[in-house]
Amino acid sequence: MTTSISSLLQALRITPISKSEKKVQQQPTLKVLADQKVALRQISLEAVSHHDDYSDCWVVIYDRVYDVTNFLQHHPGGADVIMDHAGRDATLAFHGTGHSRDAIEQMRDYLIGELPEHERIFRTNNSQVLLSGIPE
Ligand code: HEM
Repeated sequence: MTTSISSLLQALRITPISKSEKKVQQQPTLKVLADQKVALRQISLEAVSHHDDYSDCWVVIYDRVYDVTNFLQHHPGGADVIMDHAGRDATLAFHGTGHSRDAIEQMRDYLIGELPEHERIFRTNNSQVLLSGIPE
């Protein structure tokens, strides 16, 4: 009986949500965002280095590339602190400042890609590093 109900549901393309899928849906948005499975565009450090101006500013934070051009003037820490790292890796400065969970959420809006594997600092999944030390 159970089998025929399952077949019917499958035929109708209504598949019951498995336990593991339920768990993923209940996770906080931030974790889902951080573990996103969407393939990111690969951008080399060389390519990032060309975007080092107030009118065109990219930075690398935890192996991911952010176009922060439109964010510079809205950054609570000011544009200059980011410009010090324009076109370069800003991970150390970003981490040293101790950004909040809110700040990390905002980063999603500026994410444009990630470094190719051989240029990355971390072997660990980016999200684990980014979120480590941030209280739930
Ligand atoms: C996409 C990248 C970034 C985002 C979304 C972001 C966002 C924020 C936000 C929301 C704050 C307010 C405090 C908080 O919520 O933590 C902040 C503060 C700050 N940020 Fe960033 N930030 C970014 C990149 C950077 C970088 C690369 C640096 C390093 C140079 C930096 C340095 C600072 C400083 C120094 C403050 C402290 C301001 C203060 O409390 O006076 N940020 N940032």
